[in-house]
Amino acid sequence: MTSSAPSVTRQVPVTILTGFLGSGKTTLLNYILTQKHGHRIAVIENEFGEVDVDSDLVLTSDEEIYQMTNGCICCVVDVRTDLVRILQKLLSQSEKFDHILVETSGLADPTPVAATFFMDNDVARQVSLDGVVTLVDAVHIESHLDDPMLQGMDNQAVDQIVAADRIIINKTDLVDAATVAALAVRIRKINEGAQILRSSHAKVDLTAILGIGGFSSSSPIVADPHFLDEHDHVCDDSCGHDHDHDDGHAHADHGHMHDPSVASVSLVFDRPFDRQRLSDYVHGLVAVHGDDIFRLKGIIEIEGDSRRYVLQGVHRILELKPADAWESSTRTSKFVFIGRNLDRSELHSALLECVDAAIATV
Ligand SMILES: Nc1nc2c(ncn2[C@@H]2O[C@H](COP(=O)(O)OP(=O)(O)OP(=O)(O)O)[C@@H](O)[C@H]2O)c(=O)[nH]1
Repeated sequence: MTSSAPSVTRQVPVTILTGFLGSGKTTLLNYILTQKHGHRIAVIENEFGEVDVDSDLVLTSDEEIYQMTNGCICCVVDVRTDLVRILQKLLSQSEKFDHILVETSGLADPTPVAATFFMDNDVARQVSLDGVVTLVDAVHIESHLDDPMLQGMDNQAVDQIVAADRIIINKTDLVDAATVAALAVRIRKINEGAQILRSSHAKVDLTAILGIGGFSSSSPIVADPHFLDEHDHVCDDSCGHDHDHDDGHAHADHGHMHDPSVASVSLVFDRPFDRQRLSDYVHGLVAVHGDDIFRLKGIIEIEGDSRRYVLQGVHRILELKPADAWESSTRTSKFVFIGRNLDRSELHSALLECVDAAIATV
């Protein structure tokens, strides 16, 4: 009698990289992509706003990078279906890589993202969840953990810490040692099991976050009874469903309710900006509205400069600086604002004035 041995499928480890808006996920991703760690990594990125800025901020590399911008990964079903589709595509050419890294949007709850890997039997057989790595912004995390506006709604900053196998307290260069120590104590109370690392500019020991095999039955994410539940979310312009704002977004059975007051505004311009005027405007804006503007990102064409300018804002910390030269002749400036009380038309008109100034000075 002949017996054939069952074929053994190599399972590809997946790392979910999460963390609140602006905590340093893309910075860590870029660090990973430029280090010699022996892994060949395929990257899947998800962004909250409907205009893709993140892929412009990821350093070019040989790695496979897939972008999903059509909604929040943790909650819009279409996005999770999209993730499954991307995974299926990736796994059909799995000889090209040996690790998958999924960067979630800064408002995502990583638990339903992890659940997505089990939505499709074929995918579930071929991947294993290596771990959930959560970045924490040492300057701003406390204000999000203690956000008084949430009043009983889900706090994503807490969810992200709860779900983690590794927590990286990032931006330690911006706070003193006592603040980091106190933060570590607070985080330990939220998540008793995760290893806590510290970093400046997300420079961490990569062996501590990749290939950790953190996903087991004792993993915090599996312990969540709502692991496979449908998930509710914060709506923005990119959502593909009807918005009934009277219901408070409480349409998930298990009572998840995200903060409906947080939204995103994405704006695109096809004319160059006056650098000084733009800089003055955005600095003035965050000086006044920095509590409400959680995140501001932009890729911008500046009049008379062949380089792309990158705008990075996290509350009141703001940076506008030149990057590499534009690759294509079609230059488009893109801005994404994420936060509360954002007035699209006001932001649009104010930015247009910075454009018009440039045109006027030509
Ligand atoms: N000073 C300092 N700045 C940092 C550090 N890490 C990241 N930054 C800056 O913080 C800003 C946000 O960093 P990102 O890596 O884009 O954050 P993110 O989590 O990917 O942001 P979202 O995708 O919008 O949620 C950028 O301007 C970074 O350069 C750090 O350790 N120290």
